[in-house]
Amino acid sequence: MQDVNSGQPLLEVLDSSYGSVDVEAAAAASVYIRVRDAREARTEGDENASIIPADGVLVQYANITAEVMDANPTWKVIGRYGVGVDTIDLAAASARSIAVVNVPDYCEEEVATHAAALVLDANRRITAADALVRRGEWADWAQLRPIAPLSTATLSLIGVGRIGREVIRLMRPFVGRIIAHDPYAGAIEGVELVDLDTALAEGDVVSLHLPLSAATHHLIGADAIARMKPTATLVNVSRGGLVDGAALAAALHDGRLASAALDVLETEPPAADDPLLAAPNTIITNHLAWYSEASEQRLRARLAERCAAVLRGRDIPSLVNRQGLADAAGAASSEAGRHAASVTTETIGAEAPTEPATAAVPTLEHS
Ligand SMILES: NC(=O)c1ccc[n+]([C@@H]2O[C@H](COP(=O)([O-])OP(=O)(O)OC[C@H]3O[C@@H](n4cnc5c(N)ncnc54)[C@H](O)[C@@H]3O)[C@@H](O)[C@H]2O)c1
Ligand SMILES: O=C(O)[C@H](O)COP(=O)(O)O
Repeated sequence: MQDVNSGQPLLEVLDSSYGSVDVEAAAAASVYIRVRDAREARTEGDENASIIPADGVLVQYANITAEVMDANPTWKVIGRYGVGVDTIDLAAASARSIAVVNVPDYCEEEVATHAAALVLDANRRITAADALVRRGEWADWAQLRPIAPLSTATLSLIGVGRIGREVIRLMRPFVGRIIAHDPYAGAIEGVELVDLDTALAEGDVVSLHLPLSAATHHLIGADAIARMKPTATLVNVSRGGLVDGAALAAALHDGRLASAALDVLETEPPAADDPLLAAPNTIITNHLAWYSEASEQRLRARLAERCAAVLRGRDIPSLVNRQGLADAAGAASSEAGRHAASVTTETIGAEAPTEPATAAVPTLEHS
């Protein structure tokens, strides 16, 4: 069986949407990739690959829990097609010495442009005006009021990492003032860093650009919404779980919040009775912000390349659970002397690293 893939790492894709064109990425990374659902080998000459246990998995939306990991004891790497790793149990992966890899550097421009487009749409009422026209209500401007000039508005960002900073760059010419809340961010020119209360209370537009985690789940709930201006717009292109959708819908219905522009929802796709679908002054797009043909290509290529590198024992910048793996390796070596920590740092392809590859990473043996 080992001859079938000539000792090359074998990664399998759980979500089928990316499988069909991963052949190129696989070839470039010298790795075999198969789509599990189809039980189909995707690389020429790899007809029997579906019977070989995979060295790792590539996932988009699938939840990778401890149970899923235990059912796949050959996995050494979990690759997430995207930035957010909220669908993966990182602690469970580290405890099992499974590396978790994401692609934090594939769609900053696309997501920031999408956020900016939502801000402009909500302000200029583009989607709402389009609906009026199609309903034959051409002259019914009253339904679109009030519209304030953006140049007098305060844009408030919660989270200013890669995407938040790109939003700042794009939106600076449009707005009067930019404030931001991010407990881990350093100074940003022209941006006032503020506490969460101020970010909520002073934003005419409050835009979310932080990860979903246990700590940030429902960060924007009834309490937070009550602290926002009733004239404000909430923009969320990050993760649906950051916002309590029922509380948001209620505030929009009651006029306690003016509008919302959302690319992400708590449940995707939404149920037919999701209250946000019927909420007034609400724009919803279908988790599209990340997408362009170019970003999709970057995503596929970089994930395959990085997972293959990890399986070959190399360090990469986007190793999400670096510290967890080092801790697990340290604990194991002090107990049984089985795992020695070592560091091998290699630049992956021609990309500039987006994070410093600093801490020691355990060597990941490929069997
Ligand atoms: N809609 C989409 O298609 C799409 C695409 C890409 C990314 N995303 C989402 O956007 C999020 C942000 O992406 P990014 O690339 O900017 O990530 P990033 O890691 O570069 O930045 C996240 C920022 O959030 C900050 N942060 C963490 N906890 C915080 C808290 N409690 N309050 C305020 N700030 C906090 C961090 O310090 C960091 O600066 C991702 O986690 C992902 O979920 C969505
Ligand atoms: O699969 C996705 O959700 C898109 O690629 C965006 O994911 P991300 O928000 O984690 O990048």
